[in-house]
Amino acid sequence: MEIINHFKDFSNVSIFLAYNVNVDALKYLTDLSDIEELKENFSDSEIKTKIEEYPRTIEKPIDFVARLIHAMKSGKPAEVPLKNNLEIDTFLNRLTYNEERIGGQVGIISNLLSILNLKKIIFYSPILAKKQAEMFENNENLVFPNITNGKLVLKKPIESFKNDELKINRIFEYKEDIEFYLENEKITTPQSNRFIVASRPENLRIEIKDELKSHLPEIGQLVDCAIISGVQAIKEEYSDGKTSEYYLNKVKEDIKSLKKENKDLKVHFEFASIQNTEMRKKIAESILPEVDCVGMDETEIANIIHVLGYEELSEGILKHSKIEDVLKASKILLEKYNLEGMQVHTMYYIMYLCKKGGILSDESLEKTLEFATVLASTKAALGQISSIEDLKTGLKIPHNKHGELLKEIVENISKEKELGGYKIILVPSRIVENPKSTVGLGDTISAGAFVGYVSELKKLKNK
Ligand SMILES: Nc1ncnc2c1ncn2[C@@H]1O[C@H](COP(=O)(O)OP(=O)(O)O)[C@@H](O)[C@H]1O
Ligand SMILES: O=P(O)(O)OC[C@H]1O[C@](O)(CO)[C@@H](O)[C@@H]1O
Ligand SMILES: [Mg+2]
Repeated sequence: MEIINHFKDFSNVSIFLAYNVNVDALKYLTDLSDIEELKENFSDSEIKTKIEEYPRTIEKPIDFVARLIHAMKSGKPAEVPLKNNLEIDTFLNRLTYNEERIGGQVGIISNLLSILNLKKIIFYSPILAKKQAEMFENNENLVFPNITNGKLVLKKPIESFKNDELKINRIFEYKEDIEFYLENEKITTPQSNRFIVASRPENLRIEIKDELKSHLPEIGQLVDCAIISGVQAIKEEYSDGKTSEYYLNKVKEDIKSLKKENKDLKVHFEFASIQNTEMRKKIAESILPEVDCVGMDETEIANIIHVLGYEELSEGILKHSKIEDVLKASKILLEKYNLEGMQVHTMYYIMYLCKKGGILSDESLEKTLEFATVLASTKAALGQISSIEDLKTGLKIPHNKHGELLKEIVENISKEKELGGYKIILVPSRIVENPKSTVGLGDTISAGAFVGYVSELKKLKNK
């Protein structure tokens, strides 16, 4: 029970979140018939060839089926951008979806933190359609920045929406142990996970609109921390000639502006799946040096390390999931970008790597990760967290059976010379065997761990 009470520390924390909110349309794939329905219009050999081609955008139904099956075979999380056209739009629209939820790191984290009673959550999205606005918690602590007569006015989302385009992502949630054949190859999904078809509307630009931009230092003074996410939607080029450099520069400027009048403001960057390898590299190289903490899943850390030239290490992580390799990769990023903390979440653990000398104790850091695992197991079991009471469900789920071994491994690695200057904190995950859904569990973990981190720093400062 004690760990649940960590949420009380959050009531002293205010946060700014930007840039991505959308609606997630979820389709649950639970058995063979669900898979058959999706692949019925294609021959197995056609699907196999397409899997080998490995399309990095979804332009045709076959691209979708191939990438979905590829993802299901590995059981790993994946997100692939959609390139709209009549054929693929018709195909995806014809499918039936089981439920709609708020999505995007900003959407998911805003609602979670509102329930966890943060002092103030100021969230920003360049688009806010009515339907999205209505999906936010209607609480006093959750507000959107509006500009009225040149002044910053914080209003509830339902008082802030505009006539914006609605962004809908399709999420395919598959269960563990679904068995099917592709020609004579038997595929069994190794675990439940999600495959995301991410919409990329041409008019959605990842930026803070000009009239608000000049108020960012003011917003920075109102908060203790910020989470930046959604930059995975930046395209290399737009029809009006603007480029990824233009938008990445804007994001950098925004982070600097937030920190301008509040040097203590901590910024966390939540990574996501980025198919375009050039873009992945550009995003890592332009954003990571600007932030304090980073959160990512195991596949994402492998993929970043790959574009930074560590192919072998990357392939090792993807194939064997060895914690030693994840630590090596974390250390590379921590050093290269001078980060205060790297947080990696995998199916089996959540781990921080920080430089030694930080003011937080191991116990304090461990508490923040422990709380994050309870948030994740609660959301996995229930699909969403609607009240503090719900956390009791997550707390009942034990640490996974590899937990003790993982802790031992980390204890031993910590003693090695190369990691002498670092603090490694690992908490085993509480795996829900038959999760209601998995999308947004990482966002939930990162938000819980980062806000926990900031609340612990704040407690020490106020002592
Ligand atoms: N069944 C489950 N029970 C508990 N935790 C889970 C389960 N499945 C996944 N998780 C946690 O959620 C994380 C998913 O993170 P990530 O891939 O970043 O998801 P997203 O980007 O959708 O939020 C995993 O690394 C793991 O820690
Ligand atoms: O890349 P996008 O379109 O911002 O979408 C991010 C996706 O990741 C999630 O935020 C989960 O991490 C989904 O809710 C959402 O569909
Ligand atoms: Mg994630």
